[in-house]
Amino acid sequence: MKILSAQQIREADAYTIEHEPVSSLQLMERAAAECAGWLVHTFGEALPYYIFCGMGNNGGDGLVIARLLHEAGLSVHAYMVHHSGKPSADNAANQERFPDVYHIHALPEFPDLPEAGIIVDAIFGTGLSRPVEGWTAGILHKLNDLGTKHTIVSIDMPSGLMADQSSLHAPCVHARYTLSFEFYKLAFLLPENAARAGSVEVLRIGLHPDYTATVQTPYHLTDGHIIRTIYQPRDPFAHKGTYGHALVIAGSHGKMGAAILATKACLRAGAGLVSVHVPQCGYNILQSTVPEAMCVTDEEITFSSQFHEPFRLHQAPEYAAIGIGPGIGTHTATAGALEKLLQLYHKPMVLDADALNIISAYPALLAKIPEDSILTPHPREFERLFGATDNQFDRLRLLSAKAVELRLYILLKGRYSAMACPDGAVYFNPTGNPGMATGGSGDVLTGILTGLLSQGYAPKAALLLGAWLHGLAGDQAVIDISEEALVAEDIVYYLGQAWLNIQK
Ligand SMILES: NC(=O)C1=CN([C@@H]2O[C@H](COP(=O)(O)OP(=O)(O)OC[C@H]3O[C@@H](n4cnc5c(N)ncnc54)[C@H](OP(=O)(O)O)[C@@H]3O)[C@@H](O)[C@H]2O)[C@@H](O)CC1
Ligand SMILES: Nc1ncnc2c1ncn2[C@@H]1O[C@H](COP(=O)(O)OP(=O)(O)O)[C@@H](O)[C@H]1O
Ligand SMILES: [K+]
Repeated sequence: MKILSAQQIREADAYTIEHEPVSSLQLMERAAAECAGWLVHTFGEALPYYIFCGMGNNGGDGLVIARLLHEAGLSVHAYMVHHSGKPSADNAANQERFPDVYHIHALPEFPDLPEAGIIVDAIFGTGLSRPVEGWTAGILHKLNDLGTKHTIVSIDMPSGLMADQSSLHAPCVHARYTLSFEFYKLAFLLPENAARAGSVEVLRIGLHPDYTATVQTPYHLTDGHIIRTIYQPRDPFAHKGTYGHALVIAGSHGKMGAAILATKACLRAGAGLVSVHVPQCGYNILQSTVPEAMCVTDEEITFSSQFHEPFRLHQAPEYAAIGIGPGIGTHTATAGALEKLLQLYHKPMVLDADALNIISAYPALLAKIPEDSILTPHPREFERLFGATDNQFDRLRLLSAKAVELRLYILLKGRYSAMACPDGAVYFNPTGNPGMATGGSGDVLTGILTGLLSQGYAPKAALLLGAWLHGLAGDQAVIDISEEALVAEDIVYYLGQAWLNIQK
C-alpha cells in the first residue's frame, strides 16, 4: 500500500472529484457515512456522541457525521471550534444542513460532558499547516483530559498531528482510534507518535484508483498482496543443494543462545544447508540443540581469524549467504575477522547486532560491505552507525539517504520496521506485536533473512518477506501463548504457521 503525503492526498481528492466525477460535497458525505457506519457498528446506539468540529473539511466531515447519527436517532452533541476566521465552503454548506451546533470561541466555553460517551475529534485533518497554539491547543488538551472517561475517535488524523512532518512537541489529540481515509499516513508509522493515533482503521472512501496506481511515492506499507508476489513455492524436484548453504556467524561465551536462535531461524526460513560458526565453547551446545546444522568452531572465545578445520575464512565465498553479528561481541580480533570476511565475501550478506557495533567503531568498514547487503540495526545501533537526529522524520530521511549512498538495504527495527532500499524506496512492515519486545527476537530475524538469501530470494524480496514472516510468526504465537509469555524461540517455532498463512 502506498503512503501518500498530505499534498498527494489532496491531489487524490481533486482527481476523484474531476474524474469520477463526484462533487466535493458528495465525497465528504461518502467519507462521513463510512465513519458513521463504523462508529455505530463499533459502539452501538446507546452512548452519546460528542462531535468536535473544526472549520475546514475535517470539521465538514464531523458535521455530516453528526447529521447522519442524529437522523439515525442517536444522542448527538455537536461543537464548532472557531480556530480560524472563515469556514471552508463544504463546512459552511454542512453547517446549514445541520445547524444545531454549539459554538466555541474561547477555552472557557468548553462544555461539560457529564455522561460517558464517544468523543469524535474532527477539528483538524490533513490540512493542518502548523502547530496548534493558544486556546485551540487548550481545547486539544481538554479533550485528552477527558480520554480516560470517554473514548476518543479521530477522523482522518488526530487533531494536531501533521501527516508527513514532525509534530513531536506540538499539542495533539491522543485518540483511541483513528479512522484514516483510504491510506495510512506516514506519521502513524513512527514511534514518536505512538500515543497519538491509537488503533488505526483505514476506511475506503472511494478515491479514484487511477490516481493511486500512478502516483509516485518513496513510502510503502508492505501488505499481503506484495508478499504474495514475492513468495516462490518450492520446486517439487528440489534437493538440499537447491536452496543454498548458509553460514551463520554468531555467539560467544555466554551468548550462545544468539547462535542457536539465528541458526534455527535460518533452517526454518528454508535454507538447504546451514553451517554455524561459533567459538569452541559452543560446539557441544550447538550440536545438541540444533542437530540439523553443521557446526564449525573458532579457537578463540569469539569470532576471530583463528579457525579449526573444516572451516577456514578463505572458504567463506563458497556459502550462498552469510549472516553475521548476533552475540559475537566487539573484541578487536573479531573486528579484524569481520574486516577479512568483508574483503573475501562479495555476495549480499546480513549484518546485525555486534557486526554493526564493530562497524560503528570502525566506520571505514561501511564502504567494504558487499553491495545490496542487509543491515538490521535497532534504533540505538542505527544511531551509533549514522548519528542522532532531532526527530524521527529526519531519522527516516537519514535512513533512506544512507541506503542510497551505500547501496545497501537497511532495516530500522521497531513496531513498523522501516526498510530502506538503495533506490530510495522505504517499506514499512506492519506485522509483529509487543510480545516480540524480548531478547533474541532480532537474532531470529537475522537467521530468517540469511535463510531467504541463501535459497535464492533477491535481497529486496528476502528483506520484505523476512520482516513479514518474522512479525507474522510473532502474531501467530501470541494467539496461543500471549504477548507476555512469548520468547524468541516461539517466533522460530511459529515460522511454520507464518509460511502456511502466506501460502493460503
Ligand atoms: N482526502 C480526501 O479525499 C477527503 C478529505 N476529506 C477531509 O478533508 C480534510 C482536509 O480538509 P482541509 O484541507 O480543509 O483541512 P483541515 O484538516 O480541515 O484543516 C484546515 C483548517 O484548519 C486551519 N488550520 C490549519 N492549521 C491550523 C492551526 N495550526 N491552527 C489553527 N487553524 C489551523 C485552516 O485555516 P487557516 O487558519 O490555515 O486558514 C483551515 O480552517 C481531511 O483530513 C478529511 O477529513 C473529506 O471530507 C473528503 C475526502
Ligand atoms: N512492539 C513491537 N511490535 C512489532 N515488532 C516488534 C516490537 N518490538 C520488537 N519487535 C521486533 O522484534 C525484533 C527485536 O530486535 P532486537 O531489538 O534486535 O532484539 P534482540 O537484540 O534482543 O535480538 C525486531 O525485529 C523488532 O521489529
Ligand atoms: K481530526
